[in-house]
Amino acid sequence: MTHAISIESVSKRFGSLQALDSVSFTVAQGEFFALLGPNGAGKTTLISAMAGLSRPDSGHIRIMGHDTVASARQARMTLGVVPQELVFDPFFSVREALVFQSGYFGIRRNDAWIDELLHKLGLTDKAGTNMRALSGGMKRRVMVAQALVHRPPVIVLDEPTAGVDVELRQSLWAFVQELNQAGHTIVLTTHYLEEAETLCSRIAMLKKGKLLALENKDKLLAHSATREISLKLAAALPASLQPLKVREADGRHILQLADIARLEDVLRELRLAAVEVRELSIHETDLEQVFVKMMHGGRV
Ligand SMILES: Nc1ncnc2c1ncn2[C@@H]1O[C@H](COP(=O)(O)OP(=O)(O)OP(=O)(O)O)[C@@H](O)[C@H]1O
Repeated sequence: MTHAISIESVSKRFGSLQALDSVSFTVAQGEFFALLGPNGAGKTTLISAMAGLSRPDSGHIRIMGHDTVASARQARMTLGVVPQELVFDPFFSVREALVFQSGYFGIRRNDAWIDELLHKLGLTDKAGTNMRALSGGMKRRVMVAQALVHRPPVIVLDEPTAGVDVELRQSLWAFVQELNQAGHTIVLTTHYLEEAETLCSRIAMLKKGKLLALENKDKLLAHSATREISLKLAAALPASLQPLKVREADGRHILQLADIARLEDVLRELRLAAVEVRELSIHETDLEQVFVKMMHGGRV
């Protein structure tokens, strides 16, 4: 099957800055994919190239098999991008903005779909309101509606929840999940790692223009293969357990276990040393920890 997105050795320079350095990966149709990376990693540069707004210096990008340079129009028709910045014409009402955007894609009668989008995004009673009179969160919803006017099979959201309140974040994600279930491919960049962790099945990490990791989410978590336990003890930590200790916090010893099965060994050592356990808790490694470790150059 054709990939929803295929990125092949894409590089892009701005002067002496290598914003993208031979990035390659593919996204399958129907996937919910996350693109993560710190500020300046190259995420927006890559999205602009996918949308045909800028040309890679080398390499190819295909959206549903259409090359973003050689078949720019077809590629653009199959892609909906929700930009990071709020871009709008202040003199248009919400509905006018959506009708105008439909026209840009050559779609004339789009009222039924526009009504549905307004409804799904909670914008029905704002349809006649001028864009400049909307709150930031409402403008953000219009950006999402604008990206969807041409019913693109592939949808890219560039940090759509930045500066958005919790309620809108949740309703936005419910809507995006619905689109994904209906068969749309979703690519999302976010700084909220828990969002990537709950929503996406695969995660790509960019750093300084390079693809640092591309993993199935569960594998990425398993990769880290560490479980931390926090122990509050009635006496000192036995010497035999010192090598497992990574730090101390609030009078608790934090031990790192390669495998949760090692917990039995830890408890046995404590029994042998006659050290009473006052409190014990287990922490699974989350994506954020894995991510931060990777970003600091550590092995995962
Ligand atoms: N038009 C441009 N001219 C010069 N430098 C640019 C241009 N666009 C981006 N850059 C630089 O390229 C690098 C990658 O930027 P990009 O916006 O793609 O990062 P990002 O991962 O999207 O970051 P953020 O999370 O902050 O949005 C940055 O160092 C940025 O300053």
